[in-house]
Formats: sequence, C-alpha cells, structure tokens
Amino acid sequence: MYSLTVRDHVMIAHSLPDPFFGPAQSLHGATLVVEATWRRAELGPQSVVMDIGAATSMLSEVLETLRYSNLDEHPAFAGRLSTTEAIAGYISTELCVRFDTTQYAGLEVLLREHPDAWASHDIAFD
Ligand SMILES: Nc1nc2c(c(=O)[nH]1)N=C([C@H](O)[C@H](O)COP(=O)(O)OP(=O)(O)OP(=O)(O)O)CN2
Repeated sequence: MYSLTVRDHVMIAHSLPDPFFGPAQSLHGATLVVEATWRRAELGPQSVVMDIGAATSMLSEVLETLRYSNLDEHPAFAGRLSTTEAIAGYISTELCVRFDTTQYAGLEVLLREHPDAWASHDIAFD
C-alpha cells in the first residue's frame, strides 16, 4: 500500500456544551494541525499517489471552510458537538467529494489538538 500525507493547520473557536467536557463547555479557541493521508494499492500513471500540490490545495480548500470560524455557528455542526473527532469526520467527508475515490483504497484525516493528543477519521473505499 502506498500513501501520501500533507499537513496544514486551522484556527477555530468552539464550545463543547456537555458536562462531560468540564471547562471546555465554555467558548475556547484551538489551532488544529491537520494531516490528510491518501492510500492506494497501485501508483497512478505518474508513479505518485496524488500530486502533492493538488493534495495541499485540496486540503487548504476544505480548511478554508473552517478558518477563524466559531464552529458553534457553523452549519456542519448544527445540533452536534464539534469535537476533534467530529471535525476530522467533516474534513474527510469534504475531501472525498473533491477527488476520484475509485482510484484510492482509503483516506485518513488526523487532527492534532496538541503534541500529546490527536484524533482521526479513516475511510476505506471498496
Ligand atoms: N475525545 C475528545 N476529548 C476532548 C475533546 C475532543 O475534541 N475530543 N476536546 C476537548 C476540549 O475542546 C479541549 O481541547 C481540551 O479541554 P480540556 O478541558 O483542557 O480537556 P482535557 O480532557 O485535556 O482536560 P480536563 O482534565 O478534562 O479538563 C476536551 N476533550
């Protein structure tokens, strides 16, 4: 299996209004480092998983929909908690509509909250 990963980051604000999250129930900010990894069993005609520039632009385009926003007001998170896991799911879903998934085995989106904590969402394409 081959893979290609590109990284970017995004600044957001949000609250997690559930007692489960303690102080994070209040509005707070986060700078999330985002890594997107495309996997495919065989390389394409140019011997790459995907062009690095195309992957970087695609990730940036998706993160643009989140940059500097208060996720409490973002339609994608209406009625649900914008946890790191849920944000990873949103980003992977948005990426999937921007490339030909039939050419790939899977996509992983990993978000680092800080150097010691991260969460990810993995999609396997049949
Ligand atoms: N699984 C997840 N757990 C938590 C998330 C998350 O997105 N996924 N998010 C947060 C908060 O948004 C914030 O990032 C950290 O808040 P904090 O209160 O500091 O949380 P901690 O669990 O690290 O520490 P506590 O001892 O619970 O205060 C929290 N968790």
